[in-house]
Amino acid sequence: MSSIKIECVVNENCKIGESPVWEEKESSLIYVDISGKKICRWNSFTKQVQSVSVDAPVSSVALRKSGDYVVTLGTRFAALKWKDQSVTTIVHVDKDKPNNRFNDGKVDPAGRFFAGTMAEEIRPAVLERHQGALYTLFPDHSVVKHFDQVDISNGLDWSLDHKTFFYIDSLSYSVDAFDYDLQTGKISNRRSIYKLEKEESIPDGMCIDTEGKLWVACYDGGRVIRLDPETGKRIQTVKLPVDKTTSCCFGGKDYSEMYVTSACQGMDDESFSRQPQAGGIFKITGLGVKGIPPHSFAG
Ligand SMILES: O=C(O)[C@H](O)[C@@H](O)[C@H](O)[C@H](O)CO
Ligand SMILES: [Zn+2]
Repeated sequence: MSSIKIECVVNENCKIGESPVWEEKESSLIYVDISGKKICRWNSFTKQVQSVSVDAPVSSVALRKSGDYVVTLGTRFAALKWKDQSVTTIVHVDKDKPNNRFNDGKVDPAGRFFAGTMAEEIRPAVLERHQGALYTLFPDHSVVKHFDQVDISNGLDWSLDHKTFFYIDSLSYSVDAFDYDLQTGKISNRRSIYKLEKEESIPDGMCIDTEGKLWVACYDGGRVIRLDPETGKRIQTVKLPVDKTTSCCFGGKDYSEMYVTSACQGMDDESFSRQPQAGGIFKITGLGVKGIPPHSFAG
C-alpha cells in the first residue's frame, strides 16, 4: 500500500476554485476562480501564483495547441493570451438566457472543447432548474448543442479508448456515460454508471486515470472518490480537509500527483474558521496511480 499525503499548495481561498489543468511546459497548474473572476497559474517550482482577472465569471480553462489558453467566460467561449492578459470572444451561446453562465469544460482527445452551462446560483446548488445545456466548440469555431435541460453542467472526461464520454449533471447525483464517436464528436446512448451515496453529497469535477478509473470530486462531501465505470462500484475514497471539494486532475512528474480545487463561497464564519483552507488547492501524493496529459484545443 502506498501512503497517501495531502498538502495545501495554494492557501488562497478561491471563492469557487475549478477546472485544474496541468501544463507540462510551464510545470504549472492552471485553474480558475469562477466567481473570483480570475484565471490562475501556480508554478510548482517557484510556488508562486500568477493570475489574470476578467470581467465575468470564468468557469473553465484549457490549453490551446497554438499556445496560450481557451476559457469559458460568462456564456462565451473565449481565447486568453496570458502575456497580454487579453481575452477575445470566440462565440457566444445561450444568448436568450441572460441569467446563465458556463460551468465546467474540457478538451476531447481530438481537440474539441466541451463545456456546459447552468443558471447562475442564488446560493450553492440553489438555482433555476433545467436552464443549462452541453456544447462543443469545434476547432473551426463552430458550436454544437448536444442537449439542454441541464441543472449544473459539471465534470467530463473520455475513456482511454475514446469510445465513451463521461459526464456529470450535479443535481442528478449521478455519473453518466455516453457512447462517443471520436470522428464526429457525437454522443449517444446516455446511461448512469454510478449514483452518489448521501454522504458523498454532490458530484462535481472529474478526471480519468491510466487504469481507466474515474475520480470524482464531491462538493460538500470533502473527498474525491475513485469509480470503476465497468462495474459501477466505488473502489476508493480519499478525504480532504475541506468540504467543498470541486474538481481534480493529475499533474506533476509523470502525472503521478493529483490536484484538487475547492471553494469557500457560501460558507458562514463558523464553518470558515473550522476550515480555513477552504478555497485552497490541494496536492495528493502516494495514490499509486497516474493520470494522462490534458488535450489541447485544436482551433
Ligand atoms: O463548481 C461548480 O461546478 C459550480 O460552479 C459550483 O457552483 C458548485 O459545483 C455547485 O455549487 C455545487 O452544486
Ligand atoms: Zn464543477
